[in-house]
Amino acid sequence: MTSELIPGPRALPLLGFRGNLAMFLRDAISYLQQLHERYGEVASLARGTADYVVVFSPRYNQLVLANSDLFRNLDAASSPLRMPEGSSLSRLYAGLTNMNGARHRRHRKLVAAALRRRHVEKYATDIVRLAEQHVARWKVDARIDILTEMRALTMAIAIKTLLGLEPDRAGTQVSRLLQDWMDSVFSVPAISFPVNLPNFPYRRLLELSEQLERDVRAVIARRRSSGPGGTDALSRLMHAEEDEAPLTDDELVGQTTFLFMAGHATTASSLAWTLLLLSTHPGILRDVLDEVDGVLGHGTPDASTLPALPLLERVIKESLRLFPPVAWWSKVSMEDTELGPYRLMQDAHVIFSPYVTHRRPELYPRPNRFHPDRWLTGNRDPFEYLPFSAGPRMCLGSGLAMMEMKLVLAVLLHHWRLVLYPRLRVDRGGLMVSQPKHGLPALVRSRCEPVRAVEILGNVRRMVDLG
Ligand code: HEM
Repeated sequence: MTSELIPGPRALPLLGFRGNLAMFLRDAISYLQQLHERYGEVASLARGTADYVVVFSPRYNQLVLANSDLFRNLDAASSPLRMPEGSSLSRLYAGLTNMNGARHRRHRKLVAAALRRRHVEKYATDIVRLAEQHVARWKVDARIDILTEMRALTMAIAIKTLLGLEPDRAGTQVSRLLQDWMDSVFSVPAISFPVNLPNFPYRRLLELSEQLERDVRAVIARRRSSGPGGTDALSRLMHAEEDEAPLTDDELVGQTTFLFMAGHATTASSLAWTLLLLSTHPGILRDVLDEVDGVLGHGTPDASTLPALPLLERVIKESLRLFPPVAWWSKVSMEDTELGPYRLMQDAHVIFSPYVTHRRPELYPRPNRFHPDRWLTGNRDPFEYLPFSAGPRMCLGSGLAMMEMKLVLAVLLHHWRLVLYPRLRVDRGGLMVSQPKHGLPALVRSRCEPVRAVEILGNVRRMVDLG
């Protein structure tokens, strides 16, 4: 067995590797970039330890991601969040991404069946209807925050396509609860102080979990009573068999909640980053507008329109390269093993970073340049372009997310110009899903408004060349 020492920075005095971990969590992107620049393809968060190891190159990504039996996802047992057995919290948390082994394989087959391309394409009409309703509420010269608007829209789309509810009616209560639950489940206080006493954030999380579970179960019961034939993802999941026993209601609670979480914040963040990139690249925005207006004329898009929008597709791919919403993700080694020349112990956390891999200059020349036309040629190796991860655990919603983003952007750009505030400060934020830290304030202008360059400040300037 090989055993080279994994390179990395010194552990902080007194705090050990936990000090480095805290620095990583404070600004993961900057910390990962520095590790990559200093140490190359693989680094430890703290030299001399292998509790947290980061991989950056396609070949190491492949070693980790292609072997999902050895490098597993965090599950209830390995999660930093305390989950009382038999609690609502533990049932809500039991989504596909938090499962491993045979249980994961069974659930993945069923979720994949519910998200098949031919099913997902049927959502185009609802997505366009909801996007048109959403942008119809805007008024000329209104001030909006693009990130907030995109979150509200992707939430409405998730409520309709995943749960089969109308967002303005039956879906209002459940969407509010889901949002509160998501904010609470990823909050540092709830994770760090799991104290079940009044006024503690953890108690609030447990209570929210009970309310949310009640509501999700009510939605499941309503879907069951309306019989097979529903086209939303929950109905399809409920009736999916694929040579496997169908999911029980307890199992559906976890999968429904996870699909909802997986689908909406990521897509909203990517839409916001894409609109920022277009606003700061007027030449590309003009070409996209020509393409969209030329194809749509006075009409609306649908699934069959999408192949006629190749530049918009390249713009989204390039945006997912520069700003992958999931900038990093981690796996846990199941047993003592080797990673290239390095030795890893059981339970080591192995982090991979689409953000850093996507900026390796030998893969993407002038990596910080927003250059959609780099996607004119050829397909990429899955381990060098991985906004949706890669291998047997790759995201099952990539097709839905790509379709949704194209349709939403086509509708929005066809109706309005969103003009960012001049000299706006944009910093990166978000722990699990990267997003503009303070949102993206903008003015709504008529679609006839000429496209002009805007100047942007903030640390986003280190993430993309803005001239
Ligand atoms: C831009 C939007 C999205 C991005 C960037 C994204 C990214 C990811 C990533 C990085 C993972 C982790 C994979 C791993 O464990 O290695 C994942 C998992 C997953 N995503 Fe997405 N996702 C997006 C949208 C969606 C949507 C719309 C859905 C469906 C509603 C979805 C469903 C899933 C599922 C089911 C998994 C779990 C796969 C498994 O563990 O087997 N995602 N996604």
